[in-house]
Amino acid sequence: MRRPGPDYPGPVPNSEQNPGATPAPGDDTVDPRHHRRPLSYVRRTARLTAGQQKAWDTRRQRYLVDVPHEHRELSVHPDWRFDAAAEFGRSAPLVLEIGTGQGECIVHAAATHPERDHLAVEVYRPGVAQTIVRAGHAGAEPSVAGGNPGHELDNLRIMQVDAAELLGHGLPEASLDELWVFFPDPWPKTRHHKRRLVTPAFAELAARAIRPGGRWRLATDWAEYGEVMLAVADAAEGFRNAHGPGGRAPRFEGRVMTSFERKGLDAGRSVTDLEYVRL
Ligand SMILES: C[S@@+](CC[C@H](N)C(=O)[O-])C[C@H]1O[C@@H](n2cnc3c(N)ncnc32)[C@H](O)[C@@H]1O
Repeated sequence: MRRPGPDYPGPVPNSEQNPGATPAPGDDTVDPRHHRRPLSYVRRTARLTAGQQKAWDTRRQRYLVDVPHEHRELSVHPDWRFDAAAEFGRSAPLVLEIGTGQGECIVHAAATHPERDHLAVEVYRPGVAQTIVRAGHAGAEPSVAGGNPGHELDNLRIMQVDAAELLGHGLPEASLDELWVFFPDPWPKTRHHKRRLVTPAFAELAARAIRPGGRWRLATDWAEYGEVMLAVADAAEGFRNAHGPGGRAPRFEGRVMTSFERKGLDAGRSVTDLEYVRL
């Protein structure tokens, strides 16, 4: 299976950050149950680093939500629902980030906002493992506001699933206070645009999952995709652009600089931030 492509010179897929990555066998372009929904990611296997493997072996049970699958590895079984109160042992505002990559943003958010609960959703196992590594460091970092020296982050959970399925039926309706989609794969080739995460159908899933008054935040360093995101979300029923129709948001202060964003900026690209309020 082809990667997003050599015509996208900036932030690269995790597989290219980790040369051990290889595509998993089988057709990974479409969801076999929903034949017309192209997948926004490439299924691939990859070796973990020694540190990631150790975190995976010893600490994944603390963070990883055991999601039952139905028809394929990263699917969410239609009968399963995430119960945040049971999982976190309390009722608190819930923030979900899709495509957390190496976990920089969501781990920082969990460490600095102990009053909220946080869900990281990522399909790529080395990213999930690196997020577990990072969570241990953040929990042990006394200088991080809300840090819990010598402990792990109690307000973070990770799911290795396809986020579209999670939003569509794995989460209860109106259960999210915030949904973050930062630097989704741009799929720059025209023939791959159908694989982009942010589409009108995805906006419907987002509207289902976010509570009235909640926020949907997006960011991209791919200008043309930013225009598409803006058009899609401005047109989506159930959302209001927090900065007026066609408006861009200032940089969200909760969005920390990731390696993906750094590479984009270094390549001369600028970032589009968007913010929507669920009606
Ligand atoms: C370009 S990376 C950006 C990572 C991170 N947000 C950052 O800024 O560093 C996009 C990430 O989204 C993940 N991804 C793509 N489709 C996904 C899906 N349907 N569900 C969950 N994660 C997905 C990819 O595996 C990849 O790690």
